[in-house]
Amino acid sequence: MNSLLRVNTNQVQLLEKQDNCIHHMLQIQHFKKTYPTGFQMEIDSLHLAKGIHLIKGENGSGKSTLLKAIAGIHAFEGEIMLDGISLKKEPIPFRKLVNYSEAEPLFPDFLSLDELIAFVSKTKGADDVQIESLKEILGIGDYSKNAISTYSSGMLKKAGIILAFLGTPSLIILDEPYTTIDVGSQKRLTELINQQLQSGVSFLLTSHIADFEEFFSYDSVLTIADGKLVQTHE
Ligand SMILES: Nc1ncnc2c1ncn2[C@@H]1O[C@H](COP(=O)(O)OP(=O)(O)OP(=O)(O)O)[C@@H](O)[C@H]1O
Repeated sequence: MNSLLRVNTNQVQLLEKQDNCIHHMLQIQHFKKTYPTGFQMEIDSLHLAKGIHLIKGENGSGKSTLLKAIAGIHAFEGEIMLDGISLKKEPIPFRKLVNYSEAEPLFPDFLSLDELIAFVSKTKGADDVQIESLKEILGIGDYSKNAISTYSSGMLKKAGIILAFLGTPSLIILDEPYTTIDVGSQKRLTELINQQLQSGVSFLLTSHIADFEEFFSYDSVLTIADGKLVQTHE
């Protein structure tokens, strides 16, 4: 008798689970999000492997809505799983795995970036070496001691990006990371993303920069239109 046939049902389920964990970094099932304005986002099923993924779409198509749900900061219907961990069933372990930088970050005006970093570092488990290296890569210098209220739009974006790299996330979501940051910082951010990819971190990115598809060798490129996933290229 073929030994495979003697594997019992529990073992098959376990193997399937392990298989999912290995091949699917992110799993979305029956996702639905409706705003009071009437906009509705719906994705029946989406499975993404470890790696780097680009999400494209026109203004208002629903990219940020989806990213916020995956980051665990937006209520939604359906199921989102990261590395086999369910956002709804295990919200705290899930949130430890995902870091997110929004397109237009908003922080309390009266705090300095250093204070924000210290706060996020405690929850995400980042050390001083990582913090200093991120500040250098993004060219923050010692400006981080100043209150957020004094920050330019580029500095605000850099603040959001730094916070998204703190700790040891499995997935980093960067919504429009290249908009408003200077060219030198863009180059160093690209190097940082590639280096983190090599160490096994996955990325979800959006950008309206014209040639952004050339920036990375994406594992998949998804297109969203009017709240629906209309295309997936691998
Ligand atoms: N908090 C909210 N309340 C109500 N409607 C919202 C909210 N956030 C977004 N929307 C609406 O949902 C739709 C999708 O918005 P979303 O921000 O996800 O689009 P996007 O693809 O990220 O756009 P952009 O490229 O301009 O950033 C838009 O019609 C927007 O007006």
